Amino acid sequence: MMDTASRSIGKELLRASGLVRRFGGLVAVNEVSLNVTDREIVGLIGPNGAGKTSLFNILSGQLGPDSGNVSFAGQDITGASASVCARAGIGRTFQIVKPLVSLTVHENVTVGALLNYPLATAREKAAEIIGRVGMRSLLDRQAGSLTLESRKRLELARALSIEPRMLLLDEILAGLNASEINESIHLIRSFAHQDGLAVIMIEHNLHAVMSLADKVVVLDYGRKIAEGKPEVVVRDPAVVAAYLGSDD
Ligand SMILES: Nc1ncnc2c1ncn2[C@@H]1O[C@H](COP(=O)(O)OP(=O)(O)OP(=O)(O)O)[C@@H](O)[C@H]1O
Repeated sequence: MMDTASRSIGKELLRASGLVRRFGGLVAVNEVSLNVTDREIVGLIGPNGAGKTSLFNILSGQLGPDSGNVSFAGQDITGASASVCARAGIGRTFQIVKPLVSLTVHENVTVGALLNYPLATAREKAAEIIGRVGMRSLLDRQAGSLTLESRKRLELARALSIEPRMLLLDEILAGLNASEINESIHLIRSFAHQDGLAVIMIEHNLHAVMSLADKVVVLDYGRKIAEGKPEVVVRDPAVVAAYLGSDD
């Protein structure tokens, strides 16, 4: 596997500029700009309430921005719906894992694959993806009966099921043990390095961020306070101060 230094980062995929989102008097996302290329892994970090999930919600169409714009693969998707963003190639996981509990693992992933394929092909594609995330033995299990770790993998499989060009991963390592985290790190790396996807990951596990990310973006009170190589960003006095002033 190629290391980060020798890997050439690809073409620009996401260009978000000057994004603002207010909730009443609170500015949850404040003039945030972010560019991501294909094959790039971006770590999005910051204390609780910094605006990370709100930014994801804007990028994946769950939330419209009050101002600013988002272009993805050359298409203006500012304020577009979640289904338009999915069709454009933005797949995401949610922090609160919500599979369709009465459906099987296979059915849950097939639902996403139906975005691009008729049923028979969607079922085949879904089975492939389930194998990729290591859940082949759980194909016919009801989603409601899965452990937290398996639910998280299913969430990842659902995000992959739309065949995204960019994956937004919201704290997919939380609650996993050390070996599960290592497996997930390998998997995330393979999405970018083998499949050429762009990945933005919100992650509190700094070890994982440091080992995976090409670039780290730090939010604090809605603003981007730092951006750059992981080893430089974690030493940035503004970043250290933001974390010292928080519970994280
Ligand atoms: N729908 C909403 N209505 C009102 N306030 C909201 C809403 N969504 C988020 N907020 C507020 O916006 C701010 C940013 O929240 P957000 O969830 O984006 O932060 P975060 O960085 O993802 O936090 P965490 O790490 O705790 O998940 C917080 O103060 C939050 O309370």
